[in-house]
Amino acid sequence: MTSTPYARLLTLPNAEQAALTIRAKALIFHDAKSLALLRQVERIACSDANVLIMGESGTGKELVARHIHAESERRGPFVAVNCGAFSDNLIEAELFGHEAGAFTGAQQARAGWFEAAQGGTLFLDEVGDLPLAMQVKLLRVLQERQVVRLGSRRPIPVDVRLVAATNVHLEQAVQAGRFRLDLYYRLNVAPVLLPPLRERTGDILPLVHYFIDYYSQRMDSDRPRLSDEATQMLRAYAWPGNIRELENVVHFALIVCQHGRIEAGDLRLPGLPLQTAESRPPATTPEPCDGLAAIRSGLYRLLDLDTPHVYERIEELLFTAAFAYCQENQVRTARQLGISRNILRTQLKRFGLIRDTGLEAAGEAAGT
Ligand SMILES: Nc1ncnc2c1ncn2[C@@H]1O[C@H](COP(=O)(O)OP(=O)(O)OP(=O)(O)O)[C@@H](O)[C@H]1O
Repeated sequence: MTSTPYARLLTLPNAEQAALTIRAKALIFHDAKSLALLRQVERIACSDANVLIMGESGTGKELVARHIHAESERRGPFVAVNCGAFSDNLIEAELFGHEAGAFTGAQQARAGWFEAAQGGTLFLDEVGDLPLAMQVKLLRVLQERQVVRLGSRRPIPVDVRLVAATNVHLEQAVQAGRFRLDLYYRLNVAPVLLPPLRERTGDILPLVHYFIDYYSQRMDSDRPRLSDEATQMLRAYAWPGNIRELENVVHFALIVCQHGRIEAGDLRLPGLPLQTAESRPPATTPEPCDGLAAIRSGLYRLLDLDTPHVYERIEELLFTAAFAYCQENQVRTARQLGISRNILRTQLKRFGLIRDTGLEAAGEAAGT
């Protein structure tokens, strides 16, 4: 949960462009709206104010929170917690820690996330999901700057900057009585509103090219070109799932594209017919393999309904089924899936279907 401070890797000379490293990934902002936002975020980062980041899912709230931490004076860790991931019973112990015996199963004392973020930044994602009783406790911690572990009375001073994020309208939650107004004011000292991708269309192509580079490198394959038609489609699409959706679409296109070129048919966008093994013009005459083609087109139809998690699972299923169907022959599997052997090997390693050792090189030479 902790992270090291992030370094600025690349600052493009043009003030209209910025790419800042965030761990292995960069924060890409090109649209004028995004650049104005970036300047605002960097001013906020220098203060020690609590920040509330608002935006639809997948707009980059966590990346921005990390950037705020990286640009701040704080040298402690960045700790990210998703408030929606814990049951009402657990969340208090997670945030504030507990002593041994504080509740059934608490055999040892444990520090909570506030203590873990000492001297750094605590990122509370989905803060709107906090139960009302916890909201009162969080407010007290923010006012008194100390936590009391469950099962203890001893206050522990904490020096933590809070960055909270929400993809629901907290003001509406306040009006509906689901979120406390006093906490809302405490969190919302410095608001950051991340617009959806459809409102900063100047970011779309830089993000596409960035993810093509990023995943080509990770897949250890050559960077494919993007056809004009694919470019138009990516630019015109509304991206309801924002940058997370764009990232998945590009990643998938890299897996299925052929001849070093991403075509419109490689884009997994709702409403677009995907090229399947049957519809794609073959590079070489394929062996008849109806069973696999059926699996493949069926899975692709399912992919239109994906969440990132389902997408990962389906990809794993696809590669596992194809590899088994082709009796673990990499040449045949790559041909049947219509991808290069480099990409196939990357995926097989990713899903643990082959070992990540030099040994398979011998098998490859033998065409297995
Ligand atoms: N400006 C950006 N540049 C590069 N990648 C980005 C950018 N914004 C978001 N991403 C990528 O998009 C994905 C989603 O980002 P992130 O998790 O920060 O979104 P979020 O708004 O916190 O989503 P959620 O509300 O669902 O938690 C991540 O893989 C992240 O790396």
